Amino acid sequence: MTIKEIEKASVAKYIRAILEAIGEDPNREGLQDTPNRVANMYIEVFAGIGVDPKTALTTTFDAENYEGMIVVKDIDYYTFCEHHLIPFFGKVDIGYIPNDKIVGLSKFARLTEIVSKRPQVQERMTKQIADAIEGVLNPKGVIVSVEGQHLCMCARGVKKTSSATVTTLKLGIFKENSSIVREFERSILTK
Ligand SMILES: Nc1nc2c(ncn2[C@@H]2O[C@H](COP(=O)(O)OP(=O)(O)OP(=O)(O)O)[C@@H](O)[C@H]2O)c(=O)[nH]1
Ligand SMILES: [Zn+2]
Repeated sequence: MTIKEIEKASVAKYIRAILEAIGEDPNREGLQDTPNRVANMYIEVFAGIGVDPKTALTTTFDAENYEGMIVVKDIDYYTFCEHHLIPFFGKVDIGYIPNDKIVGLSKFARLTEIVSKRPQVQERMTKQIADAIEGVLNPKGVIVSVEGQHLCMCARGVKKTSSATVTTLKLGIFKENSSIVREFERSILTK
């Protein structure tokens, strides 16, 4: 068996045990394949565990003296709240002002995939995105804003179905210059 197959068999075994523990019959027809299905899903949705977010930002290009802001917005993500292991999801907006390097636009979606495919809290996910961009591109500044709807607050617990959480992290020039932050805000509001 490969490591993946061993991991999958182990997850399936424990999912079966959970089904028994909650009073279900894991042998009934509808549940027979559920442990394997959930194991396959976990391998997929937790594929980012142990992956360095910076590896998403491999191909960089010369900024060619471009001094403006670059905003990539509305990157959707689905991740798992690490407290309850149920999803939270929403959009990521990223803005940065380069020094000498830029990166391919699709790489921000790849970066978002890596940090969201692991048990998360929204604050850490926001910081992991900003830190990876700062670490690879050394830009003049970077700002990351994440909006999230947490099923642990909607489907259970406090049951606030319409509440959303916004986390925003500013690094470099965005910390010092509020007019640049306003330019980012205008960009993400423009449809
Ligand atoms: N800061 C932060 N909190 C989160 C995030 N996702 C879930 N939480 C919170 O994590 C907390 C866990 O609180 P606990 O008191 O340990 O767990 P609980 O008894 O299930 O809490 P309730 O959700 O209030 O019922 C809850 O307040 C959740 O709303 C996140 O991304 N960031
Ligand atoms: Zn939660």
